[in-house]
Amino acid sequence: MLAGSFSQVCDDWEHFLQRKYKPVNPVESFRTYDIAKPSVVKLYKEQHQKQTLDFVIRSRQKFSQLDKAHMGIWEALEMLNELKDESDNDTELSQIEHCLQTAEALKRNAKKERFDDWMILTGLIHDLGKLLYYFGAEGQWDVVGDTFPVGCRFSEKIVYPEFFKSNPDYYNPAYNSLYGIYKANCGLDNVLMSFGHDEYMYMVAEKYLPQEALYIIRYHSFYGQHRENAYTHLMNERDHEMMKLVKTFNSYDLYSKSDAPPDITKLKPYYQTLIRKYFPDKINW
Ligand SMILES: O[C@H]1[C@H](O)[C@@H](O)[C@H](O)[C@@H](O)[C@H]1O
Ligand SMILES: [Fe+2]
Ligand SMILES: [Fe+2]
Repeated sequence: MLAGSFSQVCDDWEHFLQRKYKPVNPVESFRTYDIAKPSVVKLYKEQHQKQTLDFVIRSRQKFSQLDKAHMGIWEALEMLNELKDESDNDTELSQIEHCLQTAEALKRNAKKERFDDWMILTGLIHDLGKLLYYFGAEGQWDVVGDTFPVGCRFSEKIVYPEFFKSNPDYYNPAYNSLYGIYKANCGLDNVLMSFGHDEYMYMVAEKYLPQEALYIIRYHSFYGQHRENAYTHLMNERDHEMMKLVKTFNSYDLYSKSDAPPDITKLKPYYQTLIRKYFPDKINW
Protein backbone atom coordinates (compact mmCIF):
# COMPACT_ATOMS: atom_id res chain seq x y z
CA MET A 1 0.00 0.00 0.00
CA LEU A 2 2.72 2.40 1.10
CA ALA A 3 4.99 1.30 -1.73
CA GLY A 4 2.08 1.80 -4.15
CA SER A 5 1.43 5.36 -3.11
CA PHE A 6 5.17 6.15 -3.08
CA SER A 7 5.54 4.99 -6.67
CA GLN A 8 2.44 7.00 -7.57
CA VAL A 9 4.09 10.12 -6.16
CA CYS A 10 7.25 9.35 -8.17
CA ASP A 11 5.25 8.84 -11.38
CA ASP A 12 3.38 12.10 -10.87
CA TRP A 13 6.62 13.94 -10.13
CA GLU A 14 8.25 12.55 -13.24
CA HIS A 15 5.24 13.57 -15.28
CA PHE A 16 5.41 17.05 -13.80
CA LEU A 17 9.09 17.38 -14.75
CA GLN A 18 8.52 16.07 -18.25
CA ARG A 19 5.77 18.60 -18.78
CA LYS A 20 7.68 21.43 -17.19
CA TYR A 21 10.80 21.00 -19.28
CA LYS A 22 9.12 20.13 -22.53
CA PRO A 23 9.74 22.99 -25.00
CA VAL A 24 6.73 25.25 -24.65
CA ASN A 25 5.05 25.51 -27.93
CA PRO A 26 1.51 26.58 -27.00
CA VAL A 27 -0.18 24.16 -29.35
CA GLU A 28 2.10 21.17 -29.13
CA SER A 29 2.22 21.08 -25.37
CA PHE A 30 -1.45 20.07 -25.10
CA ARG A 31 -2.76 16.52 -25.42
CA THR A 32 0.67 14.92 -25.26
CA TYR A 33 -0.57 11.45 -24.34
CA ASP A 34 2.84 9.90 -24.90
CA ILE A 35 3.83 11.49 -21.60
CA ALA A 36 0.55 11.04 -19.80
CA LYS A 37 -0.18 10.94 -16.09
CA PRO A 38 -0.76 7.41 -14.80
CA SER A 39 -4.40 8.28 -14.03
CA VAL A 40 -4.96 9.17 -17.68
CA VAL A 41 -3.64 5.86 -18.97
CA LYS A 42 -5.70 3.95 -16.42
CA LEU A 43 -8.83 5.88 -17.37
CA TYR A 44 -8.51 5.16 -21.09
CA LYS A 45 -7.69 1.51 -20.49
CA GLU A 46 -10.96 1.07 -18.66
CA GLN A 47 -12.96 3.31 -21.00
CA HIS A 48 -11.85 1.49 -24.15
CA GLN A 49 -12.49 -1.89 -22.58
CA LYS A 50 -15.98 -1.19 -21.23
CA GLN A 51 -17.67 1.18 -23.71
CA THR A 52 -19.50 -1.42 -25.79
CA LEU A 53 -22.55 -0.86 -27.98
CA ASP A 54 -24.62 -2.65 -25.38
CA PHE A 55 -23.32 -0.45 -22.58
CA VAL A 56 -24.08 2.72 -24.56
CA ILE A 57 -27.67 1.66 -25.24
CA ARG A 58 -28.24 0.91 -21.55
CA SER A 59 -26.65 4.18 -20.38
CA ARG A 60 -28.67 6.31 -22.78
CA GLN A 61 -31.80 4.65 -21.52
CA LYS A 62 -30.85 5.11 -17.87
CA PHE A 63 -29.88 8.77 -18.10
CA SER A 64 -32.43 10.01 -20.62
CA GLN A 65 -35.07 9.86 -17.89
CA LEU A 66 -33.61 13.08 -16.41
CA ASP A 67 -34.84 12.04 -12.99
CA LYS A 68 -31.57 12.40 -11.12
CA ALA A 69 -31.89 16.00 -9.88
CA HIS A 70 -33.81 19.24 -10.30
CA MET A 71 -31.50 22.25 -10.06
CA GLY A 72 -30.20 25.37 -11.75
CA ILE A 73 -27.14 25.74 -13.98
CA TRP A 74 -25.08 27.74 -11.49
CA GLU A 75 -25.92 25.26 -8.73
CA ALA A 76 -24.70 22.50 -11.03
CA LEU A 77 -21.45 24.35 -11.68
CA GLU A 78 -20.88 24.67 -7.96
CA MET A 79 -21.56 20.99 -7.49
CA LEU A 80 -18.88 20.26 -10.06
CA ASN A 81 -16.37 22.25 -8.08
CA GLU A 82 -14.95 19.18 -6.42
CA LEU A 83 -14.48 17.08 -9.52
CA LYS A 84 -11.02 16.54 -10.98
CA ASP A 85 -11.16 14.97 -14.41
CA GLU A 86 -8.84 11.94 -14.44
CA SER A 87 -8.66 11.82 -18.22
CA ASP A 88 -7.35 15.34 -18.54
CA ASN A 89 -3.63 15.61 -19.08
CA ASP A 90 -3.66 19.37 -19.36
CA THR A 91 -5.34 20.84 -16.30
CA GLU A 92 -5.25 20.35 -12.56
CA LEU A 93 -7.98 22.91 -11.99
CA SER A 94 -11.48 22.03 -10.87
CA GLN A 95 -14.20 21.82 -13.48
CA ILE A 96 -15.97 25.05 -12.52
CA GLU A 97 -12.67 26.84 -13.17
CA HIS A 98 -12.19 25.09 -16.50
CA CYS A 99 -15.77 25.98 -17.54
CA LEU A 100 -15.24 29.63 -16.66
CA GLN A 101 -11.87 29.74 -18.42
CA THR A 102 -13.48 28.42 -21.60
CA ALA A 103 -16.37 30.89 -21.41
CA GLU A 104 -14.07 33.81 -20.65
CA ALA A 105 -11.81 32.95 -23.58
CA LEU A 106 -14.85 32.89 -25.89
CA LYS A 107 -16.12 36.15 -24.38
CA ARG A 108 -12.79 37.89 -25.02
CA ASN A 109 -13.02 37.08 -28.72
CA ALA A 110 -16.79 37.38 -29.10
CA LYS A 111 -16.81 40.71 -30.92
CA LYS A 112 -13.96 39.86 -33.23
CA GLU A 113 -15.33 36.41 -34.11
CA ARG A 114 -18.99 37.46 -34.05
CA PHE A 115 -19.96 34.83 -31.50
CA ASP A 116 -23.54 34.98 -30.26
CA ASP A 117 -23.99 34.97 -26.51
CA TRP A 118 -25.10 31.32 -26.61
CA MET A 119 -21.53 30.47 -27.67
CA ILE A 120 -20.22 31.93 -24.42
CA LEU A 121 -22.92 30.07 -22.52
CA THR A 122 -21.90 26.87 -24.31
CA GLY A 123 -18.37 27.38 -23.01
CA LEU A 124 -19.74 27.73 -19.52
CA ILE A 125 -21.87 24.59 -19.53
CA HIS A 126 -20.17 22.25 -22.02
CA ASP A 127 -18.64 20.04 -19.31
CA LEU A 128 -21.53 20.15 -16.83
CA GLY A 129 -22.55 16.68 -17.94
CA LYS A 130 -19.69 15.43 -15.78
CA LEU A 131 -22.21 15.57 -12.94
CA LEU A 132 -23.05 12.11 -14.20
CA TYR A 133 -20.28 11.05 -11.89
CA TYR A 134 -22.53 11.85 -8.92
CA PHE A 135 -25.71 10.54 -10.54
CA GLY A 136 -24.87 6.85 -10.77
CA ALA A 137 -22.14 6.55 -13.37
CA GLU A 138 -19.94 3.51 -12.92
CA GLY A 139 -16.73 5.50 -12.55
CA GLN A 140 -15.01 8.25 -14.48
CA TRP A 141 -14.58 6.02 -17.52
CA ASP A 142 -18.25 6.52 -18.48
CA VAL A 143 -18.15 10.27 -17.80
CA VAL A 144 -14.94 11.83 -19.12
CA GLY A 145 -12.35 11.36 -21.87
CA ASP A 146 -12.59 11.56 -25.63
CA THR A 147 -15.63 9.95 -27.23
CA PHE A 148 -15.92 7.70 -30.31
CA PRO A 149 -18.61 5.82 -32.22
CA VAL A 150 -19.51 2.32 -31.06
CA GLY A 151 -21.04 -0.34 -33.32
CA CYS A 152 -18.37 0.14 -35.98
CA ARG A 153 -14.59 -0.18 -36.19
CA PHE A 154 -12.61 1.77 -33.59
CA SER A 155 -10.25 4.08 -35.44
CA GLU A 156 -6.50 3.87 -34.92
CA LYS A 157 -6.61 7.66 -34.64
CA ILE A 158 -8.36 7.56 -31.25
CA VAL A 159 -6.05 8.03 -28.25
CA TYR A 160 -4.63 4.70 -27.02
CA PRO A 161 -6.19 2.57 -29.79
CA GLU A 162 -4.39 -0.52 -28.48
CA PHE A 163 -6.71 -0.61 -25.46
CA PHE A 164 -9.66 -1.47 -27.70
CA LYS A 165 -8.29 -4.98 -27.93
CA SER A 166 -9.88 -5.70 -24.56
CA ASN A 167 -13.31 -4.50 -25.74
CA PRO A 168 -15.54 -7.46 -26.74
CA ASP A 169 -16.97 -5.43 -29.67
CA TYR A 170 -13.51 -5.40 -31.21
CA TYR A 171 -13.98 -9.08 -32.06
CA ASN A 172 -17.63 -8.91 -33.16
CA PRO A 173 -17.88 -9.08 -36.98
CA ALA A 174 -21.17 -7.16 -36.90
CA TYR A 175 -19.43 -4.22 -35.23
CA ASN A 176 -15.83 -4.25 -36.44
CA SER A 177 -16.10 -3.32 -40.11
CA LEU A 178 -15.67 0.26 -41.34
CA TYR A 179 -19.44 0.93 -41.25
CA GLY A 180 -20.49 -1.73 -38.75
CA ILE A 181 -24.20 -1.29 -38.01
CA TYR A 182 -24.37 2.05 -39.88
CA LYS A 183 -24.91 3.20 -43.46
CA ALA A 184 -22.53 5.45 -45.38
CA ASN A 185 -23.11 9.13 -44.50
CA CYS A 186 -26.03 8.27 -42.24
CA GLY A 187 -25.36 11.37 -40.10
CA LEU A 188 -23.96 11.46 -36.58
CA ASP A 189 -27.51 11.82 -35.30
CA ASN A 190 -27.91 8.17 -36.14
CA VAL A 191 -24.60 7.06 -34.65
CA LEU A 192 -24.22 5.89 -31.07
CA MET A 193 -21.24 7.55 -29.40
CA SER A 194 -19.44 6.16 -26.36
CA PHE A 195 -21.40 7.36 -23.34
CA GLY A 196 -20.22 10.29 -21.25
CA HIS A 197 -20.69 13.92 -20.33
CA ASP A 198 -21.27 15.12 -23.92
CA GLU A 199 -24.33 13.00 -24.60
CA TYR A 200 -25.73 13.54 -21.12
CA MET A 201 -25.45 17.34 -21.25
CA TYR A 202 -26.98 17.29 -24.72
CA MET A 203 -30.02 15.54 -23.26
CA VAL A 204 -30.23 17.96 -20.33
CA ALA A 205 -29.96 21.11 -22.49
CA GLU A 206 -31.94 19.91 -25.50
CA LYS A 207 -35.07 21.98 -24.85
CA TYR A 208 -33.26 25.24 -24.21
CA LEU A 209 -30.42 25.98 -26.61
CA PRO A 210 -30.05 26.59 -30.36
CA GLN A 211 -29.10 23.57 -32.50
CA GLU A 212 -25.54 24.79 -32.98
CA ALA A 213 -24.90 24.99 -29.25
CA LEU A 214 -26.38 21.53 -28.73
CA TYR A 215 -24.22 20.10 -31.47
CA ILE A 216 -21.06 21.55 -29.93
CA ILE A 217 -21.95 20.13 -26.53
CA ARG A 218 -22.73 16.72 -27.99
CA TYR A 219 -19.52 16.29 -29.99
CA HIS A 220 -16.90 18.41 -28.25
CA SER A 221 -15.00 15.32 -27.04
CA PHE A 222 -15.09 13.62 -30.44
CA TYR A 223 -11.42 14.26 -31.22
CA GLY A 224 -11.41 11.26 -33.58
CA GLN A 225 -13.42 13.46 -35.91
CA HIS A 226 -12.94 17.13 -35.07
CA ARG A 227 -9.18 16.70 -34.91
CA GLU A 228 -8.43 13.50 -36.84
CA ASN A 229 -11.25 13.36 -39.43
CA ALA A 230 -11.43 9.61 -38.95
CA TYR A 231 -15.23 9.24 -39.24
CA THR A 232 -16.10 11.47 -42.19
CA HIS A 233 -17.71 8.44 -43.87
CA LEU A 234 -20.52 8.55 -41.28
CA MET A 235 -21.21 12.26 -41.61
CA ASN A 236 -23.90 14.01 -43.64
CA GLU A 237 -24.07 17.57 -44.98
CA ARG A 238 -25.35 18.99 -41.72
CA ASP A 239 -22.50 17.38 -39.80
CA HIS A 240 -19.94 18.96 -42.11
CA GLU A 241 -21.40 22.40 -41.46
CA MET A 242 -21.76 21.93 -37.72
CA MET A 243 -18.37 20.30 -37.25
CA LYS A 244 -16.72 23.60 -38.24
CA LEU A 245 -18.23 25.13 -35.13
CA VAL A 246 -16.99 22.27 -32.98
CA LYS A 247 -13.47 22.85 -34.28
CA THR A 248 -13.69 26.55 -33.48
CA PHE A 249 -15.05 25.80 -30.03
CA ASN A 250 -12.33 23.24 -29.37
CA SER A 251 -9.51 25.76 -29.51
CA TYR A 252 -11.16 27.72 -26.68
CA ASP A 253 -11.93 24.59 -24.66
CA LEU A 254 -8.37 23.29 -24.94
CA TYR A 255 -6.04 26.25 -25.05
CA SER A 256 -7.75 28.26 -22.31
CA LYS A 257 -6.46 25.62 -19.89
CA SER A 258 -3.21 27.54 -19.57
CA ASP A 259 -4.95 30.81 -18.62
CA ALA A 260 -4.86 32.10 -15.04
CA PRO A 261 -7.53 30.61 -12.73
CA PRO A 262 -10.71 32.70 -12.95
CA ASP A 263 -12.19 34.75 -10.12
CA ILE A 264 -15.45 32.90 -9.61
CA THR A 265 -17.15 35.44 -7.32
CA LYS A 266 -16.36 38.33 -9.62
CA LEU A 267 -17.67 36.56 -12.72
CA LYS A 268 -20.83 35.13 -11.17
CA PRO A 269 -23.26 38.05 -11.79
CA TYR A 270 -22.49 38.22 -15.53
CA TYR A 271 -22.98 34.50 -16.00
CA GLN A 272 -26.12 34.34 -13.91
CA THR A 273 -27.72 36.91 -16.20
CA LEU A 274 -26.60 34.98 -19.27
CA ILE A 275 -27.92 31.70 -17.84
CA ARG A 276 -31.30 33.32 -17.11
CA LYS A 277 -31.66 34.35 -20.73
CA TYR A 278 -31.77 30.73 -21.89
CA PHE A 279 -32.65 28.53 -18.91
CA PRO A 280 -35.40 28.51 -16.30
CA ASP A 281 -34.36 28.65 -12.62
CA LYS A 282 -34.25 24.89 -12.31
CA ILE A 283 -34.04 22.15 -14.89
CA ASN A 284 -34.15 18.36 -14.85
CA TRP A 285 -30.93 16.35 -14.69
O1 LIG B 1 -9.81 14.76 -20.90
C1 LIG B 1 -10.68 15.57 -21.62
C2 LIG B 1 -11.88 15.97 -20.81
O2 LIG B 1 -12.55 14.89 -20.24
C3 LIG B 1 -12.82 16.82 -21.61
O3 LIG B 1 -13.92 17.28 -20.90
C4 LIG B 1 -13.26 16.13 -22.86
O4 LIG B 1 -14.14 16.93 -23.55
C5 LIG B 1 -12.06 15.76 -23.67
O5 LIG B 1 -12.41 15.12 -24.83
C6 LIG B 1 -11.07 14.93 -22.90
O6 LIG B 1 -9.92 14.74 -23.64
FE1 LIG C 1 -15.57 17.89 -22.11
FE1 LIG D 1 -13.87 21.22 -21.53
